[in-house]
Amino acid sequence: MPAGFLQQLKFHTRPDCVDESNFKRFYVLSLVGVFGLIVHILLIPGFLVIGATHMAIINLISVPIWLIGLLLNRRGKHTLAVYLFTFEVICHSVFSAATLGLDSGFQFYLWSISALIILHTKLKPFSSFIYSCIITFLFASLYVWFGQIEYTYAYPNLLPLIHFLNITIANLPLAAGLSMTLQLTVKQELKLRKLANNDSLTNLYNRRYTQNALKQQTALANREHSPLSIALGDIDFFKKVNDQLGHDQGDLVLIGVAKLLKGSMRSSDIVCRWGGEEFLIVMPSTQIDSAFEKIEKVRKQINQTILVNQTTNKASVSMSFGLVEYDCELGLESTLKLADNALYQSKASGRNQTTIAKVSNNQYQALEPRPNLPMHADTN
Ligand SMILES: Nc1nc2c(ncn2[C@@H]2O[C@H](COP(=O)(O)OP(=O)(O)OP(=O)(O)O)[C@@H](O)[C@H]2O)c(=O)[nH]1
Repeated sequence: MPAGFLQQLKFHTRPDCVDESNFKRFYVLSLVGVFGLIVHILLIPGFLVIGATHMAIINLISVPIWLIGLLLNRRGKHTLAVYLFTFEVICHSVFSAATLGLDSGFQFYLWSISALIILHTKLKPFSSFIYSCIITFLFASLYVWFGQIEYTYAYPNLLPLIHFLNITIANLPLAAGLSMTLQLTVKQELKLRKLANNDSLTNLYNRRYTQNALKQQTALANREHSPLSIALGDIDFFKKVNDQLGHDQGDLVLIGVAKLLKGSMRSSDIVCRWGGEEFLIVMPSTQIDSAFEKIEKVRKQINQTILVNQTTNKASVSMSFGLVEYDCELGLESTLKLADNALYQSKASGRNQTTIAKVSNNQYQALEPRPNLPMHADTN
């Protein structure tokens, strides 16, 4: 066989015409195709040895059919490949049952092909169900039509072994296909969950997820009387970053800030992109004093490490925070409003600082006030 032709059958690399989302389908079908091809080639001498020349000839015809199926799969025509494999397996099973009898066990390949049709997600679920039912009906019918056929070829003592091998070999692709489909389903579910819960730019939790998580955390804090601190942070003069350095540079700043925030918090804390350049950090079982220490630490770190113009190293990013400890008597909405007000206080007092909202008397106290350090993005 020419090397170029064999090259075409490579099933572990994705050809350009098969897009990323179809890779798993392509891979499973390639495995089934290569497996079917090898089995058919190996069976040719086997049939000749037992004297079933007609089956050897059928296998010789089957080999190019499996090769064509593999090539169709490689060209992105997955459904056509499934139909071709199915057609071949049906013909093969019927011929074997009619001539060798059911004791040879070739009819069990119908089970594999029936599962392959069900698992082939390119087919409409109802169609694949109907096709699978037809194949199952055909499998059962073989026992009615050919149940009396006796094996009349050489080595009848090997019949139990052939039966055993056929059941085993026929079920291997079935098990592999099911396991791969399960993996794919779990992966897709995780991907969908991530898409629904995470912000695509920063990979932090999004507002929708955090709103639900906040409800759970506040319920837990109410029940267990445990402290719950919430910080609302906002990048200072972020509009300037976008205006002077461009939106892409602004996005890089957001990603950098998100990374630092996430890296500085405990795994039990929830770090969320609350809005454009606003971040919300939920710290369960954390008293306001230690929350303040943590937020101040990361605020300083952001100010020292995130530079808006990496080439000139001239301008640093600063953030302002409003910090509040959840009060069950106040409720979640008012607590968040307090965090927002405390953030506003930080901005009004010169930015680059953290303000704690004193919940008891609705007074805001700016701790560790900082001098006004407006950010001037340097575009030179
Ligand atoms: N690059 C980028 N910019 C964003 C994104 N989301 C929001 N912004 C920008 O963030 C800026 C927010 O600006 P403002 O709300 O005026 O606040 P600011 O300039 O940070 O000023 P202060 O908050 O008062 O310090 C706007 O220019 C938005 O376009 C985003 O995903 N990427």
